[in-house]
Amino acid sequence: MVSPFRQILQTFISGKRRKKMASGSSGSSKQKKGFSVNPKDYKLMEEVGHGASAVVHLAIYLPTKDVIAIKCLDLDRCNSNLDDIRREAQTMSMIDHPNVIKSYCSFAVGHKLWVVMPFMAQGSCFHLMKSAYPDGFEEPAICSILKETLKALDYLHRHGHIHRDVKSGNILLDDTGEIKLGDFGVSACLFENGDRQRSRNTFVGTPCWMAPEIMQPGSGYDSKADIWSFGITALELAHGHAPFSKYPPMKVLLMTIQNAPPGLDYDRDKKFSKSFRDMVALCLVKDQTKRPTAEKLLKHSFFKNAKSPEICVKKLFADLPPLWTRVKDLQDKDAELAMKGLDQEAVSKSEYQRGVSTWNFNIEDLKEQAASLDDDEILVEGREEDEFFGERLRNRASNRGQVSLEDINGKEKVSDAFNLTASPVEPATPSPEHGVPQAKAKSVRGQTHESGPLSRDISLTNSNSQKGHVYARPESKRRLAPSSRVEPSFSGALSLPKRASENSFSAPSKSSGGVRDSLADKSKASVVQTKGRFSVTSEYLDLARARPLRKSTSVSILESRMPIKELSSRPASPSPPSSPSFIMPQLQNLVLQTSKQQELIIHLLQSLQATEATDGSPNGKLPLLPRGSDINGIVVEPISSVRERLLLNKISELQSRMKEMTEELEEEKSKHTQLQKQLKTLLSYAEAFAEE
Ligand SMILES: Nc1ncnc2c1ncn2[C@@H]1O[C@H](COP(=O)(O)OP(=O)(O)OP(=O)(O)O)[C@@H](O)[C@H]1O
Repeated sequence: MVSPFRQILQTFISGKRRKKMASGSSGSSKQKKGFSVNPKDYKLMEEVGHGASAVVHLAIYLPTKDVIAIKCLDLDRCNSNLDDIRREAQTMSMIDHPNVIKSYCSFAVGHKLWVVMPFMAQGSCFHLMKSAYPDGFEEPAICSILKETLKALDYLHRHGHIHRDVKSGNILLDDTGEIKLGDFGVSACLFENGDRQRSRNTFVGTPCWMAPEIMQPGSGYDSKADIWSFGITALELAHGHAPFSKYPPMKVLLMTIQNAPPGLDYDRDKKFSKSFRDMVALCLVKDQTKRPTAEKLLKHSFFKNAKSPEICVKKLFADLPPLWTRVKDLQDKDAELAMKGLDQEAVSKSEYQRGVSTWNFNIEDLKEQAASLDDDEILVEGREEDEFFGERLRNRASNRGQVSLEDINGKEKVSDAFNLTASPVEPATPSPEHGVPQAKAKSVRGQTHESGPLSRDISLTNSNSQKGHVYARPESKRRLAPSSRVEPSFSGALSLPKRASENSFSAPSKSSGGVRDSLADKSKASVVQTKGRFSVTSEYLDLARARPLRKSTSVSILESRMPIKELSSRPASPSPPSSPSFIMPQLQNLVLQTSKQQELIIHLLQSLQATEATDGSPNGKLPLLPRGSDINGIVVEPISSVRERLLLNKISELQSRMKEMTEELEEEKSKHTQLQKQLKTLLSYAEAFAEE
C-alpha cells in the first residue's frame, strides 16, 4: 500500500515535474534539456559518494546518453520529514548559479527519492584530500576553491538561504575544474512563510564546522553561520582535516563554545600568506555580527589574485584514477579496518571526520556528556590538536571545570546489522559519447528499471530497513562484510554507523557498543523524532518551543534545555586554584555532584531490579551475569549483563572518586588550618610590632 506520505510526495514531485518540463531549467546547456521522471530512463552505475541519508551514483540518462549523478535518498528514513525533503528538492531545482549544484528533476522510486543532478566527475574536495592530499592543498588551489564556494554562498544568502552544511565534503569538483557547492539537505530559508526570519533556532550541521551560535540553543543564527563554516572549511583545505576532528562531537561543541577560535597561527601555517590567515581570522570570529558577509569577504585581498580553477584546481586530479575507483578504494580501506575488527575507532573517526556523521543523540545523552566533560581536559587536549590549537588555548582559554571525563571507550561489538544484499555488479555498456570507461563503469542491477517497491535484489531483506545499502563490492568482501562488520562502538563519543542508512541508534555516545542496545532501547520509548544524526527524546524537550527538525542528514536538535549554554556562560575562573577559600567551595561542589550521581545510579539500579523482577528474575534481584551468546565465534554479551556491568563499574568508579575527593578535602582542610595558624602568628607579630 502506498503510504499517505509517499502519495503527498508523489503529488508534490509530479507537480514540480510538470512545471519543470514546461518551463525547462536554466543554467548550462545540459540543464536546459528535459529529464524524464521515469526511472526506466536511467541506468545507475557506480556509487560515487554517500552521506548521512543518501547514496550518490554515477548514472546514465538513456534517451540522450547523458552522464548524470543520481542522489538516492532513503524515504523510509525520512518518513516524518517531508518538509525537509521538499525543501531540498525545491531549493535544488530553483537554483541558477554556476557554483551551486542544481537538480534536473526528482521522483520517487520504491522507497527512495531519486534526485537527478549534474555529475561532478571529481567528487568532493573531501574525497580528493583523502585520496591524494592528506595534508591539504597548496594555497593557490585553496584560494580558487574558496572563492568559487564564496560566490555560491553569496548567491544563496542573497536569495535568503542558509546552507548550514558548508564543508569540503559538499564542495564538488568537475573535470574542467568547475566548482559547485552541493547538498541542500539542511539548508534553511530565511524567507519561509512569507516573513523574513531574522534568525533561526534549530541546531543543525556537522559539529566541527558548526558555528558557536548554532550550538547555543536560543541564541539564534543567520547566514553568518555559513561564514564560520566557510572559515573552518578553509582550515580543512589547508590541513587536510577540520580542527577538532579527532574529538567526539560533544567535546567539539564545548571546545567550539569555550575555546578561542581556531586559525592559521602556527609554525606549520607560516607557508600561508598573511592575507589568507587574515581572511580565515575574519570568518572565525565568535561574535557573528562581526563576521563579514559573503559579499564583503569576496572583496578581501586574499581573493584578489585568485587564479581560475581551470588553472590551479584541474591539475590537482590530473594523475589520479577515476572518482569511482578512488571512492571504492576508500570504502575498501574502511571495510578492511572493520574486517580486522581492530580499529573501529579509526573507522568511526574517518566517517566522523568526513562529516558523514550519522550519529543519533538524544538530548539526555548530550546532557550527560556535557556534565561529564572536564573543561581542563578540553583545554589540555585542545592543546594537542595537531599543534595548531595549542598556543591559543594556553594563552587564551580560561574556563575550568571539575568532573573528570568518564571513560568513554567502549568495547567493540560485532553484529549482522550490516546486511549487504547488493546484486551482482554487471559491466555497463556506456556510450562512447560520454566517455565512461566500460571496464570501470558498472551498473547496479535491480535499481536500474525499478519503480514502485524495490526489487528483491536490492530490497531491504533484513527486517531492519536500515540495512539495505547496496554496495558494488567484490563478492569476497560481500560475503565477509556482514559478519565482520563492526557496528559503531561509540568509543570517543561517536555513534557512527558504517553507512548512512544504518543510522538507527540513539547513541549513548560515551558508552560501549555493548551497552548501546540497551540504551537505545531505553531512549526508543521517549524518542520524539529521529533525524539522521540525532534522536530527540521527549523527556527534555520543550515541545511548545520546538521547531520542525531539518533534514535527516544534519545534526538537528530542537531547542532544548541543554546545559551547553549554562556551561558556556559559567563565569571563567581567573586562575588555577591557589587558596583554600577558593578550593573549598569547588571541592564541596564536587562532593555534592558525586553524591548526586551516586543517587542516580542507585535509582537506576533499583528500577533495573524492578524490571528484572517483573521479567521473572528470582526475588526481584539482579540475576547472575549470564554467559554471553556465541555468534560466529564471537561472544556477545547479553544486554542486561552489559548494562549491569556498566552500572557496577560506574558505582565503583564513583566510590573511588568520592574517596579521592574526601581525601583531598581533608588535605585542603588541614592546609587551611595551617594557613590560619600562620596568619594568626603573623597578626600577633604585626600587633607586637605596632605596639613597639
Ligand atoms: N553531483 C555529484 N557528483 C559527484 N559526486 C557527488 C555529487 N553529489 C554528491 N556527490 C558525492 O556524494 C557525497 C554525498 O552526497 P551528499 O552530501 O549530497 O549526501 P548527504 O546524504 O546529503 O550527505 P551529508 O552527510 O553531507 O549530509 C558527497 O560528499 C560527494 O562526494
